[in-house]
Amino acid sequence: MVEEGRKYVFDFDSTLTRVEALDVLAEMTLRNKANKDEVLKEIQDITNLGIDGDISFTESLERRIKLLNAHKDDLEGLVSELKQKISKSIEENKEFFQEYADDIYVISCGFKEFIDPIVAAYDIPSERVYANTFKFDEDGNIVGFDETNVLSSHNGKIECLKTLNLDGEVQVIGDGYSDYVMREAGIADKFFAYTENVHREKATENADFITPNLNEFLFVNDLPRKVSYPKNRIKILLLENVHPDAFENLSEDGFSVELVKHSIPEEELVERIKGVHVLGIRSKTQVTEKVLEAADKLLAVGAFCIGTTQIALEAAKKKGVVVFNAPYSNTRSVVELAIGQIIMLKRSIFARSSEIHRGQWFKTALNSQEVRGKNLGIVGYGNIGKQLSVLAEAIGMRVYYYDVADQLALGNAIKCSSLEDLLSVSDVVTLHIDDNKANKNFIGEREINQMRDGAILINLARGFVVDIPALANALKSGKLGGAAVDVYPEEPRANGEFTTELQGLENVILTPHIGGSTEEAQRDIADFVPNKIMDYINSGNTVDAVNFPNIRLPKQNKAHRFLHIHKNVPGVMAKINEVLAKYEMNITGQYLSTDPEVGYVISDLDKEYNKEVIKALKSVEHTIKFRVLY
Ligand SMILES: NC(=O)C1=CN([C@@H]2O[C@H](COP(=O)(O)OP(=O)(O)OC[C@H]3O[C@@H](n4cnc5c(N)ncnc54)[C@H](O)[C@@H]3O)[C@@H](O)[C@H]2O)C=CC1
Ligand SMILES: O=C(O)C(=O)COP(=O)(O)O
Repeated sequence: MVEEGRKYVFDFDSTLTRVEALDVLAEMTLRNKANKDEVLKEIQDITNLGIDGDISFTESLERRIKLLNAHKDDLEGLVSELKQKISKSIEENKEFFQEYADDIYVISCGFKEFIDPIVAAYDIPSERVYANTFKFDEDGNIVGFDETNVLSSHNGKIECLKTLNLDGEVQVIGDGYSDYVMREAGIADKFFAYTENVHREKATENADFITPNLNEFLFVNDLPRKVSYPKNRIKILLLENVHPDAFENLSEDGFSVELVKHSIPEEELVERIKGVHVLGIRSKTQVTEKVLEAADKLLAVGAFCIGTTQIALEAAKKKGVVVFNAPYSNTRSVVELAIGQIIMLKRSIFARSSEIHRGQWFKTALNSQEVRGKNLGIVGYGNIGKQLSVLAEAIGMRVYYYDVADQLALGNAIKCSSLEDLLSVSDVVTLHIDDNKANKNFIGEREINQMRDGAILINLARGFVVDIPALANALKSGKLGGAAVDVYPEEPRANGEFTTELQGLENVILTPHIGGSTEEAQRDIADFVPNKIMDYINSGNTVDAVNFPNIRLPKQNKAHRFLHIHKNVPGVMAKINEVLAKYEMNITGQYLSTDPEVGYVISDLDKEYNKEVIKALKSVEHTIKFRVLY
């Protein structure tokens, strides 16, 4: 509960607004000056020195005002600029300022001339704004400030707050050390370092709380706020060196994101997953049942790749953990690599290149053929297989394909009714089947023997799909004329040493699982997957989830949204609606999607509600997860 008589003292510059007002004023007054950038830099440096307490505040103010060269008439423009620069979460929570107007004070070393009109819109009257005032000459030029005002002197905020003699607990919210000093002097009870706009070490290291936005401050104090759960409390752990854009996208939306360069083994992940709301991985990290068991807060897993069998999908679903992937972003990269490898292998380019690296010139047409007119056998005619089909035809190959699913042929590709048919007709066999564990040793000795003599095998799918010793034997014996392998049954967790039986064999291209590792693909994934995650966390959408009933929700419009995930057994919906009816909730929209195991129901409600309803919904039998968005 909110403590009776608590007072909130806000700083203005870089707290209520995103900027330092005098810097904005300088931008305006120096607009047409040749040395503008130099002067601006000087002003900003002086501002920071003052805020961090490295020079006296009076000195900082005097020096800046001199450099500003401002006029009374500039103030109107400054106020309109500042109105556009209110901190995002302050703007979002106007209602808090209105509701608690009597308990809110502004103590700033800025100037009342521009603070008063800005904070008036937040119901803070001029008499509760404590700030400096300008001195003008008879022509209206700003020539100084009222030196008798305590706020123009070093640590003036201490004196100012002391004089106010406020009752009850006093909380100070500000970005600077000069705000902290009120707490240090014992006049304020708590100092919240406000880091939404600027992170000042000297303020944060002394703070009782660091608050990245007003939502967090309101949450900590259990005050009315725009969001039910501040996003900075949502922890996202991104493993396996996902593209930095993912970090940017998610951090920008307000989440707390941690980036780890490598994959983490199960035992360690079991520890690291605690408290994590969203886990981001690539193909390496195993999200096992044991990991999910330890995941006390997990809402979603983002696979920043195509494959998802590294995740215990069913177990995740049963825990209400939604899994997303990026099914298309890296497909073109794999296709281009496959085309390149086919050409390189058919021309024995790697052998010729290695000779020259060793200092040998060996010009020959031996084992060097065009790809035009050759038969390409594509196994797995999905997103990658189909694109490869089109590109391979464009360079003159005859395409054959085999797929367990009924796939329509693109272009002139010819469908094979069995794997054997495909293997017996192909000069090059390329594997693009999915990462289903049932595909283990899909190509072994028997299948290799069904291939043409001297044929080439390419594996860009999954390492376990090919029996490596059988492939190595076939390459050594000359049964196969070459191979390109990008994926291995055992791959290291991080860059470093690696051995495989295929090392040192003639006409074999070995790459470290980089089929999808292009800048374009990784950047696209870093956009695609975070968008899915944000859409789920922020709105409840599960469109394109790989393990969960898909639901596309309308935009939440001034409604409270209840998200309820439950075991799909008869009667749960009736119980949920019974609870909603009991608490007289007015449902403006309700959406349900189910699969045989889980049901996902979203209810939009149009008014304030008794918080007890949350407890009641959470205790509906068979509830897996419950979340409120408002
Ligand atoms: N090397 C790398 O960096 C990358 C590897 N991949 C891997 O490439 C593979 C293919 O990816 P997509 O084309 O996006 O998958 P997809 O799911 O669109 O297509 C796979 C196709 O294989 C078929 N299939 C599955 N098992 C089969 C079998 N035993 N015999 C014949 N057909 C079978 C499926 O019916 C489906 O049509 C996946 O294993 C994926 O993990 C994907 C991206 C990058
Ligand atoms: O997309 C896939 O399935 C891949 O194999 C690529 O995985 P990666 O992101 O390179 O670990």
